[in-house]
Amino acid sequence: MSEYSALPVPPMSIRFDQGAGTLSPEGPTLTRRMSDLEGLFRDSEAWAAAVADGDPIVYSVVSSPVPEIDRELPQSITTIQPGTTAGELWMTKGHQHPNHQGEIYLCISGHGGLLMFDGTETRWVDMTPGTIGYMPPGWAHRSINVGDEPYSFLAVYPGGAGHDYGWVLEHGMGQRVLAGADGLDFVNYVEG
Ligand SMILES: O=P(O)(O)OC[C@H]1O[C@](O)(CO)[C@@H](O)[C@@H]1O
Repeated sequence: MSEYSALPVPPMSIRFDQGAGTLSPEGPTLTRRMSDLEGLFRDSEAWAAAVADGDPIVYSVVSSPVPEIDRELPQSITTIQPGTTAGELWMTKGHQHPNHQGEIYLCISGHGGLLMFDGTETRWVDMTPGTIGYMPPGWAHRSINVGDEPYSFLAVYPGGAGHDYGWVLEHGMGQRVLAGADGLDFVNYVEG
C-alpha cells in the first residue's frame, strides 16, 4: 500500500446520466445566476437589467464526490444555458488555476467554445459532442454557449489546481465572444 492509500473516497464508478445531466453518486452542485457574473459582461447596464428581470440561471455545475484536494482528480458536468446579454453570449465566469495545472473538458451535448488566455495570447477551441478541449497550465479558461440549446461538458481537473476568479477580473480574457449576424464576432476584451 502506498502512503496515499488513506483515501477520502474509495475506488468507485460514477454513473453519468446524459439525459438528466446528473452524476451518481453526486457531490456538490453549483448554480450560477446572472447576479453571480458581476463585472464580467461588457455592458454592465444590460447585465443589471437582466439581474433585475428575474436574475436567470446562466449555468450549473454538478460534481462527483471526488474532493478538490491535492492528488485527487475531481470531475464535474457544467451546463450553460443559451442566451445573450447585449449580444455577448452566455458564459462561465472563467478562472485561472492559482496552482498552475492543466485540465480537460469533453463536450457532451450542444455547441460551445473554450476561450483561453495566458495574459498575452488568446486561443479558441470549438466544442461539439466528442471534442476534448485541453487547457495547459497557465491559461485562464472560460466556456461559452454558442448554440441555441444548453451546452454541457465534462471537466476533469487536478484537485489542487484551485480557482482564481480575481485574475480574470484583473486581466480579462483577451477577447469577448458576441453573437454576430453571420456567426461569432470576436472582439477585443477591453474595447469591444
Ligand atoms: O469556475 P467557473 O469559471 O465558474 O466555471 C465552471 C467550470 O469550471 C470548473 O470549475 C472546472 O474548471 C468546473 O467545475 C466547471 O466546469
